Amino acid sequence: MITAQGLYKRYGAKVAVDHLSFEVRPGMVTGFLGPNGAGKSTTMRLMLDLDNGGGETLFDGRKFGTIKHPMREIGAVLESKAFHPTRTARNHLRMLAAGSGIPFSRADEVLEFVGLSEVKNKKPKSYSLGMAQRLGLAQALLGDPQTLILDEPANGLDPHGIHWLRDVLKSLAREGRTIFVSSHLLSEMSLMADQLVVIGRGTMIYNGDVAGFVRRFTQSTVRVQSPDVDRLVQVLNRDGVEIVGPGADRSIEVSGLDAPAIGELAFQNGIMLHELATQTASLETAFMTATGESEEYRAHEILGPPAAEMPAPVTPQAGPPAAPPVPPSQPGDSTPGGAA
Ligand SMILES: Nc1ncnc2c1ncn2[C@@H]1O[C@H](COP(=O)(O)OP(=O)(O)OP(=O)(O)O)[C@@H](O)[C@H]1O
Repeated sequence: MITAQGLYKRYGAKVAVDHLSFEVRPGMVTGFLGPNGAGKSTTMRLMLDLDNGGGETLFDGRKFGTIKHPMREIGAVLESKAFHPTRTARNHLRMLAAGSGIPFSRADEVLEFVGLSEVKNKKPKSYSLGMAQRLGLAQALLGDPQTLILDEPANGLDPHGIHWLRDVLKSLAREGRTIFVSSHLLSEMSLMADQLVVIGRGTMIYNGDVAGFVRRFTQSTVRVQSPDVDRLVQVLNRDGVEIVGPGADRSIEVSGLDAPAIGELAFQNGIMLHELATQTASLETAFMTATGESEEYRAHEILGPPAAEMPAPVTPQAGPPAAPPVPPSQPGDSTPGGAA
């Protein structure tokens, strides 16, 4: 169990992590989400005492600095290419093993586990990003730790690698370990994570289970198909109910009533249904809604009017930029979520 209390970090005037408190429980994968610059990496560094700041993180009740052999209790990958510059992958791991009282044989075991046996005698600087990620995971697993903290471990992995990583993390969680993992791959996160910690501009937006996050930040709809759709629309039409359609296939999308309520109303009015299906929004939709206001770095609109309608080009020095930067939204815009 990881308990983070009041984590805080400021860079000059910029508050990167603003009194974050959360728990990461064993036996499950907890995803750590937030837009670019939200403070995920800084939070992870604070948790591992790699940065000075406020607050405290306890690992099964103990501070990181008091653990005698941290590698044997907490495996972490925060940088994807942080390896010894001249040693081979195998020797890099053996060196780390020696420092933590871990048998040398464990280096070969974890290299085999992450699929790098064939290249273990090469230097990691020749590795691709995906290979480096695998080596990072091997390093984190070297001491067979109870807790894993991984910053963007899927970054650079191909689809097979991502699938493999998901299976690995889920099975490590099933063994009772505590897994805290950040990722921008939301579809992957929805398949892998049980719990979420979602932050924006250093503050907590949501802490709870994945389904709860999607429920809180999206509205589910019910797709209904009926041969008597016009009468169904009349029956369902009431305050608080929104109906979209019927479309070409005579189906409607209903929000404001759940599927059982729609089914009952149809039954009471003798209306036959051909389909009644709850449409749950994706984690991505929920993330966009939850963090939209706290997004720090926004892309500019690059598609302008067709060339014929464009004003005459202006020489670079002659005037102000054609499109002023989009101002960032103000701190405090984010939806206050609180711990669930
Ligand atoms: N060494 C630093 N000096 C100054 N500002 C920093 C430093 N490191 C991070 N920051 C700032 O702190 C904020 C949080 O950064 P952080 O890297 O923790 O975000 P993140 O959520 O991990 O982002 P990303 O998803 O892009 O990796 C950002 O605004 C960033 O610019």
